[in-house]
Amino acid sequence: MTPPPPPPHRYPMLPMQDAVDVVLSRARPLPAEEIPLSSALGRVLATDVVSARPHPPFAASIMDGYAVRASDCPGSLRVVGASRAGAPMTSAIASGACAYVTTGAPIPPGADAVVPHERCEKILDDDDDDDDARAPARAVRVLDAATPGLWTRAIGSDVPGGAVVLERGTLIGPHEIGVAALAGVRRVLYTGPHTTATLRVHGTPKLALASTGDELVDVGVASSASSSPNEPPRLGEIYDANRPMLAAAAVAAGVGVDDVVDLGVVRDDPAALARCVAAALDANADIIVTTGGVSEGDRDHLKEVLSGESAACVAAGIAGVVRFGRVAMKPGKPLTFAEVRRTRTDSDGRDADGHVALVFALPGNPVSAAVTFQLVVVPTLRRMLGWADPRLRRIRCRLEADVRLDAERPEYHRATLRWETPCAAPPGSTGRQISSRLSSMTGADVLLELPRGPGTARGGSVASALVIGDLRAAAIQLARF
Ligand SMILES: Nc1nc2c(c(=O)[nH]1)N[C@H]1C(S)=C(S)[C@@H](COP(=O)(O)OP(=O)(O)OC[C@H]3O[C@@H](n4cnc5c(N)ncnc54)[C@H](O)[C@@H]3O)O[C@H]1N2
Ligand code: MOO
Repeated sequence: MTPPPPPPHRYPMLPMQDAVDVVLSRARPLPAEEIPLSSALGRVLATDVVSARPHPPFAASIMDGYAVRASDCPGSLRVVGASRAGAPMTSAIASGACAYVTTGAPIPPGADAVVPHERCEKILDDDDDDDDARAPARAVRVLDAATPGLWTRAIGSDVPGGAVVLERGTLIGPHEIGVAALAGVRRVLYTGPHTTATLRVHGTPKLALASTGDELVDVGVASSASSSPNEPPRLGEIYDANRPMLAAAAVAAGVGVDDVVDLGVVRDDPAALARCVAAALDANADIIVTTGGVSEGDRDHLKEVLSGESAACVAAGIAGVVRFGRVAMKPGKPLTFAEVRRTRTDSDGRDADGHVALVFALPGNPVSAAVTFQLVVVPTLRRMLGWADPRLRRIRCRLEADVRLDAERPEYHRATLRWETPCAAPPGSTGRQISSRLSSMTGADVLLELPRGPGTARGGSVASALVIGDLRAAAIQLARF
């Protein structure tokens, strides 16, 4: 006789794609703010940046040499002045004359071309000394014919005036900062007073972080049981890896260092957990990330606290709704997503501030916490930061060796990218994939998206993978050729 099927679980297992859709549907880009260029790295433009003026703003020389009238060349010309970068010559060049010019300097009026000094012969008087070959002469013989525009950059040839040089939604890196600076950034398209050298970008989220678990010891801090930070941990105690790891992951994803609110280690107690959520709301956190306490044990209280079902919620003044409580994924099955708010009311009985925080209650196993953070928290942060496409980037790669599939859940297998040709690069898999082995995350460039089993994904077959590492540091260097 086959045993009866287990009763349906309160939280059905959501496919991962649906879980990402749910969290993204609850997150909004944060309101725009104006910041100086110097702090724009990693932020996302809320408005287009329009060049305040053409670049170059004047016809400029591309070479050190002589500004000439093209119709005079070849021929002998009097040098009547000099136009240098930062010290332009404003008087006109007549026929038969030319001006010494340096790279980047404005072309004087009347001139329409530049001849590099290497293509000119100096005409020296008896009393001229010519120690410095680069110094201007009083007269030169231009050896070649010239055409108008030769060795010059026309006004606006790099950037026309009024052109959009950076589009809203652009992630700002060092080169975008350079482009914005060159454009003067004064004419940023927004309705408000113009401010020099500022950019209009989306705000950055505030993220509150807690590790939950009676067994946890804050690294460098005494556990509640131990008397001194210098004492060795007692039996059953575990160093808290998740909080330092996820604080760094949040900063790597674009949260400001000062916008990570450390809620510490919280005990497996509904009242303590509810107070922790209340503290995060009072700190105005947009996102609350916890780890641990979301599975099936008798000390796993987070789901009841986040759904507002625990009596402790009334005392702490919080209410919440759990949007999903399990996801069909390995590792990370108990991943829980909720929205919480304060239940304080004003004198009219309305919600005091209406602030709602998104809560990601990640599983406690460090790998499960790390993988779920990448898969759902990172896209949420990107959406709040204003990314045009907040989802993780997906690539195709070829499996180096057979991988056994999990019979129950699609698996996110941590892997290192390497180039296909023989090279001394690390192997594809980061090794044993159990969710407590955090070393399987170190050096991982991608999460291979392996389907649910049965069976095996064959070595040599193509698999999709989500990028979680910095590919600039990946072992995908081609041999020099
Ligand atoms: N009967 C069932 N038991 C479990 C199930 C299930 O479906 N039925 N799911 C398993 C899965 S999958 C996972 S993942 C874990 C997740 O459990 P929790 O989220 O409740 O996490 P904890 O029990 O609190 O901790 C799990 C593990 O990780 C260690 N841990 C926790 N926090 C940290 C930290 N900050 N730093 C380092 N290590 C940490 C903790 O000591 C445990 O070893 O549940 C399974 N159980
Ligand atoms: O899903 Mo749990 O994260 O297997 O270890």
